[in-house]
Amino acid sequence: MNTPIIRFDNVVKQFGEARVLNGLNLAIEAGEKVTIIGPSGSGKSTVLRILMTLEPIDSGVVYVAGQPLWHEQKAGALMPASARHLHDMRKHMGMVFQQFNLFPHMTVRRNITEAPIHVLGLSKQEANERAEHYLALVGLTDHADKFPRQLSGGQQQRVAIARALAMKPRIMLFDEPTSALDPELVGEVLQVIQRLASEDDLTLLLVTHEMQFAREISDRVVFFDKGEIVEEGDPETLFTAPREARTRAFLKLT
Ligand SMILES: Nc1ncnc2c1ncn2[C@@H]1O[C@H](COP(=O)(O)OP(=O)(O)OP(=O)(O)O)[C@@H](O)[C@H]1O
Repeated sequence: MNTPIIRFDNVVKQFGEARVLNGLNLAIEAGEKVTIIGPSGSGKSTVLRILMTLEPIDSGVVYVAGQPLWHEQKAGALMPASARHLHDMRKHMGMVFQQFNLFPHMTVRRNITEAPIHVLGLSKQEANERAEHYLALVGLTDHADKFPRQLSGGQQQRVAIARALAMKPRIMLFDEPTSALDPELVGEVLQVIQRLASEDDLTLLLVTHEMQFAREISDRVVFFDKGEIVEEGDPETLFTAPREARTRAFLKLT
């Protein structure tokens, strides 16, 4: 087996007394498309936020692209990571949130070019070309000069996807990307994610309540409950013939 691109090794995360991740072990291969499903509050978003370095861990080790994320190797020991290390590691990943989180005072184009210019050091022209490319990919070429408030929720979320892709991450993290959208706008966002799922090299980790979609695009589905993996498997098996009673109850199969 190849070295996984993401690995959670016995990771514990607490918020005060609440243990949100209870010794999580999870490995994801490069190029794999994995969906996390589970009840509200089970720790799904926390997994993504830890990867994006938005939440620190309490114990265990997270590896991304073969390197510890929240630690650095120093003299053979794992020490807490420096801000510099976290900054460098973040470049492996792009994240799309439930609430699009676009910069409201910037045009669509600037939303997309800001990080490539300031984080990757691209020239304005290079960043603009990259923005054109990803705006075309999400079907919003004609909206580059608009501000987020002039777009629908679905269009804003597609800009957020283009913005994340413009950093050319190896891993895309989606945290319930359609939950905040009116039902008629869900399809256009799922269509874009589906297109990304057909890219062999891109690793995709998605938290969603869209079960049919998860079934269509995932190589593997992971069912989470109370900070632990209850069951995981290929989508066909997990959605039609899960082993565990808790999974069946969640999917209303019993
Ligand atoms: N910053 C925080 N401070 C305190 N508690 C938090 C914080 N973030 C999350 N939690 C708690 O941790 C638990 C797991 O949250 P998380 O958002 O990971 O769950 P989830 O499975 O993604 O749920 P949902 O489907 O509702 O988004 C919840 O009980 C939540 O209230």
